[in-house]
Amino acid sequence: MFLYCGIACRRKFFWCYRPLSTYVTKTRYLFELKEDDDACKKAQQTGVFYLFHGLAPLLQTSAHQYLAPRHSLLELERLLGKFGQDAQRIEDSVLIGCSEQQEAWFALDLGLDSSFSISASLHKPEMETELKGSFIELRKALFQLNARDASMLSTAQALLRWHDAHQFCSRSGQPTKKNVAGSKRVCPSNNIIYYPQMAPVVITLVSDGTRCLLARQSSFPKGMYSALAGFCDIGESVEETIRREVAEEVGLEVESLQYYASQHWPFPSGSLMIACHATVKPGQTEIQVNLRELETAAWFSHDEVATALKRKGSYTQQQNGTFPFWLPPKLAISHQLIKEWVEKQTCSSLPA
Ligand SMILES: NC(=O)C1=CN([C@@H]2O[C@H](COP(=O)(O)OP(=O)(O)OC[C@H]3O[C@@H](n4cnc5c(N)ncnc54)[C@H](O)[C@@H]3O)[C@@H](O)[C@H]2O)C=CC1
Ligand SMILES: [Mg+2]
Repeated sequence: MFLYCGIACRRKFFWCYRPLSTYVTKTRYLFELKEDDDACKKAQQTGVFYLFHGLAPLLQTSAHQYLAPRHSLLELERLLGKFGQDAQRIEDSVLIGCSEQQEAWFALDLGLDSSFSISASLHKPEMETELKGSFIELRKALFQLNARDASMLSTAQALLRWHDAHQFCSRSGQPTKKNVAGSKRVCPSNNIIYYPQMAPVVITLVSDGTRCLLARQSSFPKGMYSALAGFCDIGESVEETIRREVAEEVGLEVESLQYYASQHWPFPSGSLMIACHATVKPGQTEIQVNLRELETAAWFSHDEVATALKRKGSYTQQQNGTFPFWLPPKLAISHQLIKEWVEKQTCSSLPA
């Protein structure tokens, strides 16, 4: 593709242009689709659609995994026609990405109330039969999806949920209007622009040098422990949230912290998980669990955590009445954070 970047570099007496990489071309294309309604409408003609119903994605089962089927605009129009729905409903769809070949990906919820249709939710079982799949709650399906589908469906669900919850301007009370891509909504009466939001959440793995601290909320599946998590309060930096959450939940003071990685997380309604390692002073490790937030918290050795990382989620009660200790699945950033800690500990204990 003969696309050249706008920033030219001057060498001796002539201008030379650097061809744009596939990645840059793709991001520029997505940017254009968000800014230009006509370009985005055109992209729908050759794009594909992922379908949802009441925020549950349409999935098909294949060898213990879920797959997210894709539909063309033509197939979608045919489906809506068959169920007596207005094809204008497609205007509710949101842009969620594109391939390297610039095939645009959209998501559409057929079950949420729409200005173009009010009875779509009545057809759910018939639609499932027609589409040869089921609309399955994302919470149940997330860990049986491949990483690409999991990430895309999480983004799609968060965006669809945001649009559903921002149908009206909070100042004028008038209906807001989304742009074609769904990257914003505007109130026609006062031109206030609303952009999709997500909540920043810190997730911290606290260590005392040899052990790490893991906790459970009563809502977690039996036996599962995770790192400490908490929403950022308004006005806080990430560092301040980590110090406050660790103090609030387990009564310890953080000595040092180090950023690890981040992840978009679709629950409860679209969060940016910011994962960090933190340490406490070796002598100051007595946990005081805040029982309003946590069921329990404890220090775990390297070997206990390394064994638990290999264990798949299990709800089977053991003979002594307890449940096996296990950790969140690979897809969750908490798993990756804990795994990195185990690997670092293993390296530091190897003889030099
Ligand atoms: N991806 C991952 O690996 C993990 C993700 N998480 C996510 O982190 C999130 C936060 O962890 P928690 O310990 O529950 O947080 P938390 O310790 O801040 O407690 C939750 C409470 O914070 C308050 N809160 C403040 N701002 C909020 C907002 N924007 N949305 C909802 N509640 C808000 C509510 O009162 C809520 O009950 C969880 O919802 C969970 O989905 C948690 C562990 C692992
Ligand atoms: Mg918490």
